Amino acid sequence: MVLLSRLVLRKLPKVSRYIAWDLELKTVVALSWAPSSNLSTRNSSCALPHIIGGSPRVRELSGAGLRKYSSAAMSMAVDDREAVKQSITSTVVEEPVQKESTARKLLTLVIIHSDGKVLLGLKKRGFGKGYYNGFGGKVEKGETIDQAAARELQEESGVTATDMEKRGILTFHFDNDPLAWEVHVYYATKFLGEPCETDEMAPTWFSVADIPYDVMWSDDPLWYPLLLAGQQFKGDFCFTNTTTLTSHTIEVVSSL
Ligand SMILES: Nc1nc2c([nH]c(=O)n2[C@H]2C[C@H](O)[C@@H](COP(=O)(O)OP(=O)(O)OP(=O)(O)O)O2)c(=O)[nH]1
Repeated sequence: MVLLSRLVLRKLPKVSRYIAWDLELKTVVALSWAPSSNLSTRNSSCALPHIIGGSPRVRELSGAGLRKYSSAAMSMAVDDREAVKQSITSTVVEEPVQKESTARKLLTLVIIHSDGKVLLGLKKRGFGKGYYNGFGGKVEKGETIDQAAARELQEESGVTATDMEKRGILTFHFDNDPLAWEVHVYYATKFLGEPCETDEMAPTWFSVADIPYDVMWSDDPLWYPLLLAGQQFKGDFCFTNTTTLTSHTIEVVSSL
């Protein structure tokens, strides 16, 4: 049963996973009972439930949809479950499940960690001015995300990383921007050149214990420890008024 549910789970799109997940708890529910108004309209808005997250996902269903879901599952005879599993699989293939919006801006962020210290730049202008941050910016037309990360690091800090690897993908939702910002986070320990001040950033080395979180984006303390511990992660963050973090989910992943 558990094995089968995992197989089904892997084949389902995110929205449907809410339903498949409970197969492991030995309850079954048909896809058509999912509260589509709750699950299907997610885009860059943060008033809607988050899909990424490690804790029991079924808890994120709410209201009438959840009540309908629970009572239907409880009253179902064990013998009927096989038929319902079939119905889930075929319904998923045939029904048009609305997908989350894929419209997003792509950005990069590179953090250098060397000899127990982290290189951060004080942003001198534009978005995030006054915050310490890694080095990065928007991916430009015609370049890959990796190329953009290397270019932005060079332009903003004067150094070239030689062992850069992607460690995280963070998605930011701002209440004043219909597009999500997808920031690809890179980690490096080796580099060529010496950090120097540029028009955009003033670089400084901080020991890990002294990372100045009070003058950084408020999501940073949530994922820097994962980054510095060598983990890969995905996060989803909602902001109002540009800088007020209102909700988030974050999870460690085995691949990006
Ligand atoms: N640490 C951290 N970095 C963030 C957050 N949100 C966010 O956009 N960033 C990063 C991603 C980018 O590296 C940078 C924003 O890019 P940018 O506006 O400086 O891009 P850019 O250099 O291409 O822009 P421009 O000055 O040329 O207009 O900030 C956050 O919450 N935490």
